[in-house]
Amino acid sequence: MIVKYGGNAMKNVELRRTVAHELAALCREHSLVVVHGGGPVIERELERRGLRSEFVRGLRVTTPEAMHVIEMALGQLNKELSYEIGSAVGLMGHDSNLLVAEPLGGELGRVGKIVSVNAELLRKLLSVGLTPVVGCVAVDKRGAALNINADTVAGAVAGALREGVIFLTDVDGVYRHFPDAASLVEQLSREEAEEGIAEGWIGGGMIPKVRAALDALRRGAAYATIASGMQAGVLERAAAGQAGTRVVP
Ligand SMILES: Nc1ncnc2c1ncn2[C@@H]1O[C@H](COP(=O)(O)OP(=O)(O)O)[C@@H](O)[C@H]1O
Ligand SMILES: CC(=O)N[C@@H](CCC(=O)OP(=O)(O)O)C(=O)O
Repeated sequence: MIVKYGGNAMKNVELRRTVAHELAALCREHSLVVVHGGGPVIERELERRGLRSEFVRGLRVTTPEAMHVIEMALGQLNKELSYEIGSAVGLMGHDSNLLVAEPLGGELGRVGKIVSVNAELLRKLLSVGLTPVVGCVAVDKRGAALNINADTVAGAVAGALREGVIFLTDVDGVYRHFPDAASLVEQLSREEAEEGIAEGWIGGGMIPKVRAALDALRRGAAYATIASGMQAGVLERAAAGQAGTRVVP
């Protein structure tokens, strides 16, 4: 299975270590690929250098200068997470062309659209008992870095491997009346998701997550669940379909 670990859920370092242990335990039973984001870490590193960032349709407008900072920030986080999970290999899009993308163009700058995933590399690592930990930087055909939303990467990896995907975030799943946790939607169909986005009750960072879940399912992923990475124990229940929002085709 693929677990996408979001930057917001990772902010507390103690909690991050607990989740890393849960991921390590899961690796012993399942073949696991971890894809991580790092929005808050990116934000902090850009701010430290006096670089402002704006979002357009949930995506960070990325200048070449910002891209350099993002690559460094995610690279460091990638190695820390790999160490915490253990028996893991930290990778970014440049490694054996793991994530190849092309620029979306326009005002988004160095933001890309994934064109291929090196699924064979992931399978080879899994076959020798290593957990790939994938950061969300892709490479273009000239070898230059492109910034990709981490949910989009997780969806593309799940689709390429035809495995299930769990998006761990800072809410219990999709709420019909955000932020009321009692309004958690247990099953979200494509139709309801499109309706939620159009009506605005699915907003912000939940939009790329829901779209990535639908994209993964369209490409053949076994299932797609959005669940909380803010408490211990949720991962195991989400994997068993007992927690979070399951997105269905
Ligand atoms: N209907 C909704 N249900 C739950 N969260 C929502 C909803 N609409 C918007 N959101 C927002 O989406 C956020 C999760 O996305 P994001 O911040 O990008 O997380 P991550 O860093 O895990 O990718 C929630 O914290 C919440 O602010
Ligand atoms: C293009 C784009 O917006 N890229 C994201 C990549 C990180 C990410 O997606 O991290 P989370 O999962 O923590 O949100 C960004 O620059 O913030």
